[in-house]
Amino acid sequence: MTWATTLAKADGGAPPFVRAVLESGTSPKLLTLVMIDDGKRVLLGHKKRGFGMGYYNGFGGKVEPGETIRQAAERELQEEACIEAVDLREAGVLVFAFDDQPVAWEVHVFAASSFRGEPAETDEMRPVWFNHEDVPFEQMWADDQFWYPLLLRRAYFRGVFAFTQTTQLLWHSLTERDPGDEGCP
Ligand SMILES: CNc1ncnc2c1ncn2[C@@H]1O[C@H](COP(=O)(O)OP(=O)(O)OP(=O)(O)O)[C@@H](O)[C@H]1O
Repeated sequence: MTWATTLAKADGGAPPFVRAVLESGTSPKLLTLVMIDDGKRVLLGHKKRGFGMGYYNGFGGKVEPGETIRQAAERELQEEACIEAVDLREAGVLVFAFDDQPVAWEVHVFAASSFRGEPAETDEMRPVWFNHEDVPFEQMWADDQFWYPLLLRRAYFRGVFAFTQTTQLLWHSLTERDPGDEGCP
């Protein structure tokens, strides 16, 4: 996560707990997030239970042992929205640090413009389409408003976000880059 450490030093520097967690040597918790974006509308799920309950978000969850990050993204999309992405692409990576958690979360964001199946409500999520200009940021995680514009114009992004009291965004740093570019950010 060297890019995350670099980002944590940018823009005036992240709160000390962010650098401490990134430099602790502890592996981050891996999660996925899948956005369906048909070019005009995005499909979001209204989360009915668990972490982020009440928020609209993409579909995703923890990467389970023995599966790749992409497999986890595909599984969670099937489990939470009952659909299969046709053209799943890597859209970006987000690192979340919480002031009360010893490990950072590394969320791999994927996007697809087409899918098989019919989005259906599950125990966890109720799927709803939103026009690009009507994405309900006031009912979403506080980081989303910063990286959605990049997602919607299909720019690959990386970001680090610091939270307190679970949901309150304290600081962030976001960069746009070419996924093929393996150089330093
Ligand atoms: C802090 N700012 C944030 N901004 C945007 N999205 C966020 C987020 N923090 C977590 N997320 C996403 O929320 C889902 C939680 O998933 P969550 O339900 O906990 O995982 P999973 O389904 O594996 O859990 P269960 O096994 O059902 O307990 C998962 O997609 C994850 O990427």
